[in-house]
Amino acid sequence: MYHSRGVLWKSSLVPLARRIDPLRRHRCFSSTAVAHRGWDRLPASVRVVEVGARDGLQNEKTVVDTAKKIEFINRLSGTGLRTIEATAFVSPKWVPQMGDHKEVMAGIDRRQGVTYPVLVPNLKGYEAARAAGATEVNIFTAATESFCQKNINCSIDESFDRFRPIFEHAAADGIRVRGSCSVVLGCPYEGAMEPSQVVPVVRRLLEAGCYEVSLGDTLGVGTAGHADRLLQALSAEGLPFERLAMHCHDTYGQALANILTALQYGIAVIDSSTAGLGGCPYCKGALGNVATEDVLYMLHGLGIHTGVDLDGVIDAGAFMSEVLGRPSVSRAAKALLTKRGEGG
Ligand SMILES: CC(C)(COP(=O)([O-])OP(=O)([O-])OC[C@H]1O[C@@H](n2cnc3c(N)ncnc32)[C@H](O)[C@@H]1OP(=O)([O-])[O-])[C@@H](O)C(=O)NCCC(=O)NCCSC(=O)C[C@@](C)(O)CC(=O)[O-]
Repeated sequence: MYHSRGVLWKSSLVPLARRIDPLRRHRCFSSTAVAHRGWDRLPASVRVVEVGARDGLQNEKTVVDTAKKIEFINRLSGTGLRTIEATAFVSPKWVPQMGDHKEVMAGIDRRQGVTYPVLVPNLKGYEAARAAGATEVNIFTAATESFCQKNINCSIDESFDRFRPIFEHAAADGIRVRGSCSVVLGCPYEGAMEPSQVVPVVRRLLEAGCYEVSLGDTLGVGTAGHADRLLQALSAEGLPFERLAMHCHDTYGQALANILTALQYGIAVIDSSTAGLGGCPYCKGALGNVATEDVLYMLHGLGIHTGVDLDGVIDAGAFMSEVLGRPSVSRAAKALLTKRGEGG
């Protein structure tokens, strides 16, 4: 059972929550206390999960030199970031860009206090990740059957069948398992998402044993009102917000607004990608993740502690932008580089 650390909602809003999410009637979570949203719920500190080296690069057409990926990760680990997703142990036939996962894991300097999670879709990926020295893995599924099929070639139920042995092995190996649920606000194949489609998958990931679940607006189509509706529904289910993270792509320029909405529910873990790198190979038209630089600029402006040096992240982003031969899409990086007299 999970216990919401939220405050009681205004009673007038509760019937609305029931209308939004009929599953509430059948929920197995005990809490009747649901979180309200507001400035008073902003977390004092946020852990930024850097996904640039994985989510950011996986969609690049030209395979990025392994040494450059390693240098990128090493530069990022010097900025105070505590979680840096390093690579994915997925099929190289499906995502060739991640085919050097073993070499990346072998080449990076493992800095004390920094975790380097890797994506794994099945036991084969888990075993390869463990052999490469991963201490945390990220399993991933989706809120829609269509996206799940396109992304990992199986149904949502089958994805959980694949995860079961991962949890068993991870428990024995002392490896932490994080979960990601894609297309929580919109799916390229099924359109806008109702919270009632998303809540059960998130709940299942938590119940299966993920220490944290990341809510992915994979397509980057969500707006703040939609994000709010999803968060209300998760809250009405009593899901533990201290175990949720927000993962927004910025296709429609809505990512920061959606993240701010999540922060107002007390969510204190935000995924982002330096220089706004990225896009999902199975999500046509989706642009990169929200830029880490932009997230840091907003968080620091709100007085939220991250422990991350924004200038250092800007430098790492400039390095990878040069490798890729195109400028960063981070507005904050561009502005601050211009201020430094380095263009942008
Ligand atoms: C899941 C599979 C493997 C199923 O793919 P499949 O073809 O159904 O799997 P299979 O079990 O039939 O195996 C086919 C071949 O793949 C191999 N194989 C099987 N598993 C692995 C593995 N782990 N590592 C390496 N090789 C593997 C296996 O050995 C075999 O090799 P063959 O006999 O043909 O030579 C495939 O669909 C896949 O790799 N998909 C990758 C999907 C992906 O990486 N998508 C992008 C990341 S998700 C994302 O970006 C969203 C997220 C997380 O950021 C959040 C958000 O924004 O929403």
